[in-house]
Amino acid sequence: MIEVKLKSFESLLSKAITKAKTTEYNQLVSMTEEIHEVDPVRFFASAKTLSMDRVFWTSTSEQFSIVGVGCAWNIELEENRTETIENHWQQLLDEAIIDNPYQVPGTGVVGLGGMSFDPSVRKSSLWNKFSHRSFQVPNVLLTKHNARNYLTINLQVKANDDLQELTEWVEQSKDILVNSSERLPECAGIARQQEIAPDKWKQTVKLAADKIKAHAAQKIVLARELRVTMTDDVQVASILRNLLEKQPDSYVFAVERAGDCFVGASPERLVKQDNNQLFSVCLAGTAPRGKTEAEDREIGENLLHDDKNRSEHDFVVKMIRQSMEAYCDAVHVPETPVIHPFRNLQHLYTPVTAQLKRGYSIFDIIEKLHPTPALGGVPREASKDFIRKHEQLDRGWYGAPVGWFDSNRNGEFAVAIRSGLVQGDKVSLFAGCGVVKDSDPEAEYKETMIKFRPMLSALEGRQ
Ligand SMILES: C=C(O[C@@H]1C=C(C(=O)O)C=C[C@H]1O)C(=O)O
Ligand SMILES: [Mg+2]
Repeated sequence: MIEVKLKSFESLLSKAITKAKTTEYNQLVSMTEEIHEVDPVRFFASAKTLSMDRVFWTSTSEQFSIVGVGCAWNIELEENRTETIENHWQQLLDEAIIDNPYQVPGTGVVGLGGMSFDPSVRKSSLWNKFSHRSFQVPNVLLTKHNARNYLTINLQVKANDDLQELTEWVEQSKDILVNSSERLPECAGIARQQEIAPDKWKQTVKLAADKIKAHAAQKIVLARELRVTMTDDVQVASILRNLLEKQPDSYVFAVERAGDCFVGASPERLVKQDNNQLFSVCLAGTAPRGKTEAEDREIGENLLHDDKNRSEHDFVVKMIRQSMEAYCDAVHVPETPVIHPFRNLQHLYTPVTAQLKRGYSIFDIIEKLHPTPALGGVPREASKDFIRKHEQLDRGWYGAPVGWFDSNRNGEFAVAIRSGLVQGDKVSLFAGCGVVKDSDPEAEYKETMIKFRPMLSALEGRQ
């Protein structure tokens, strides 16, 4: 990595053009500056006029946001190996010209994106704009960290690029994105909702429970789809605003590909990396919220001692512990879960901390963890086979890792649940639940109904 102290972006660009001419390779140039306060959702909304793919990430509990526009570098792989992403990434960083005096997480050269739940499944038309693994280094990146705002410009420079054209583009885009005072677009209303094959889904839950009783597997997570038609095209910015308001303690994300947008508010951290320190979460086992404080507490207490939910949870804990122990030291997992209440439901929750061993990366961890038994099942292959054969759904990116990584061993991935795919005025919402031996199809059906709530209430725009 060439750390450049040159002040002006222009001289950085001219250096990159010269380098591209001599090497005959395109050159990534990245420059970061601290800027005035900018609202991430407004930034995202303003980017619509630039007609480039947008990406949004906020960890609401940490008030940390990254919003990206455009694609200076694309890491797109159809094959099933995360390790190849790491190779691309390292090569990119080795060649890049980077001027980032701040070294704040999520600034500079940052990859944002996600992947399919099961890249070995052929995509249906629903997900045809989303590659099996796709990360973008955005052209313009807003990062909010500890209440400070940073703007990064990333450009892929070619040998025949014109310096003046590049600098003009940068100035114009910056102006549109960081100085906009436009109001956020209004949210359309819900016109229709259609549950996809609910009865068939309940039969599949029964089939899974029977297989589990016959010892063909121990846990299988099954998901289904709710198709929503809106009164007008969805404005993703207003969905994001609603999710940020209504879903504290979640990861609010959006990844846009050629006009389609995968958006959600996931409560489930897959892994966060802070240099060698890793944080993960086991989240499985679900109950509704109570109407009064006393009822809420009683429901939570019952959840904590419910054998069926505890078994759903324990499969996840055991697998995450084993996976972490393979690549980490000092793996710490509490003995018992706690209740974690969210806006629409409560979950059993066990936090995990660990120290990444030398020679391993966040990509190794993702590869090892995904899918955890919170979204796949136990054993992994048997449950994935069952899902492939029987689930009436193309999961696409639902249930898979979504997140970001930077050039300084920082990154974070959530499990993309409580999410939906926006296509014009249509939104496909996804929700699933962990089937174990004593699962009751009707109760699991109700559980998925509550898991649709976060996205549904964001689409409704009201509580
Ligand atoms: C599969 C989903 O959620 C997962 C399943 C849970 C369960 O069955 O109890 C709980 C949390 C998540 O790990 C979803 O929200 O779609
Ligand atoms: Mg459950």
